[in-house]
Amino acid sequence: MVIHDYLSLTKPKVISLLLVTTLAAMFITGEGVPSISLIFWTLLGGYLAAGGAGAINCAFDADIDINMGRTSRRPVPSGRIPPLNAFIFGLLLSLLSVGVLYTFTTPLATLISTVGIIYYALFYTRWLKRSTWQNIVIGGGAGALPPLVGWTAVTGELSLAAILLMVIVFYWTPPHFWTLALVKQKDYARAGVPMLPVVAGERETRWQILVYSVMLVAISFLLTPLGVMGWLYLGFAALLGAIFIRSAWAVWQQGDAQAIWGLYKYSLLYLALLFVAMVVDRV
Ligand code: HEM
Ligand SMILES: CC(C)=CCC/C(C)=C/CC/C(C)=C/COP(=O)(O)OP(=O)(O)O
Repeated sequence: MVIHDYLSLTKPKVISLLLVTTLAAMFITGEGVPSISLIFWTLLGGYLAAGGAGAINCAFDADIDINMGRTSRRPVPSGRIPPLNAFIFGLLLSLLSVGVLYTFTTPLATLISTVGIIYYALFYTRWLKRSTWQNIVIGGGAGALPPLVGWTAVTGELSLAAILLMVIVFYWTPPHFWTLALVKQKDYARAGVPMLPVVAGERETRWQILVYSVMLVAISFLLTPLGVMGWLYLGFAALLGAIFIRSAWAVWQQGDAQAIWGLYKYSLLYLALLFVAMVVDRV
C-alpha cells in the first residue's frame, strides 16, 4: 500500500523511542506537568521532524540500502517510491515540523529540531555514514537532540539538566548501534559503509561497546548528585545500569549472537525505562 510505504519512510519505530525521550524531558523541567496541548504539538512537531529527516535519509541511502538484507525491501531501493518523491515528502514533513514547533512551542525548540533534521538527513547521511567509523559516535549527536526539543518546548531555554539528558542518549547510541552492526557486518561491508566491525574487527567493537556502556551508566548516575533527580531515580538507574553492563560484559567476554542480540534488544528497553524512571521520580 502506498500510504504504508510513505509511513515506513519515516521510520516510525525508531521515532517512537525518540519521542519517549522528548516526552520525558517535558515532565522533568521543574515547571510542573505540561499541558496536553503543548505535549500534543511538541510530539507532532517531533514526529514530523524526525520522520521528515528519516524520509530524506531513505532517499539518499537507496544505493546502500539495496545492498543490505535488512534494508533492501524498503520502498526506495525496491523501486516502489522514486527517490525524488521520498526526498520531497521528507522536505515537506520537515518544513511542516518547523511551522508546528514554531507556532505552538518555542523558537529554541524549533531551532534545535531543525539542527537535528540537517544533522541526520544531510551531515550524517551524506557524509559521516559513508566516510568514517566514528559515524555513529558523531552521528549520535542527532539522536541525542530530541530530549532538548522536549525540554526547551516547555522552558524556552537550555540548562545543565537538559544537556545531561542529551549526553545520556549520546553515550547510549554506540552500544545500541554497534551490537546491530556486529550482527550485520557482512551487509555493511558489502554496501561499503565503514562501520566499526568492518574497519576495526569484532574484538575492538566488543571492547568499544563495553567502554561506552560503562560511561553511559556512570553518566546516568550523575543526575542525582547534581540535584536534577532524586534517590528513586538513582535506584532505577543502578538496577537498569547493572543489567546493561552485565549484558555488555557478556558481549565482550562471549561475543556470541545470543549475547549480542540480548544487548541490542535490552538497549532499547533500557533507554525507555530510564527516561520513564526520571518522570516517576519527578512526578
Ligand atoms: C547514530 C545514531 C543511530 C543509528 C546509526 C541507529 C541505527 C539503528 C539501526 C540500523 C536500527 C535497525 C533498524 C531496522 O532494523 O530497520 C536501529 C533500530 C532502532 N533504533 Fe537506532 N540508531 C541510532 C540512534 C537511535 C536513537 C537516538 C534512538 C532513540 C532514542 C533509536 C531507536 C531505535 C529503535 C527503537 C530501534 C528498533 C526499531 C525496530 O525494531 O524496527 N536509535 N537503530
Ligand atoms: C531533533 C531531530 C529531528 C533529530 C533527528 C534524530 C534522528 C531521526 C535520528 C535518527 C538516528 C537513526 C535512526 C539513525 C539510523 O541510521 P541509518 O539511517 O544509518 O540506519 P538504516 O541503516 O536503518 O537506514
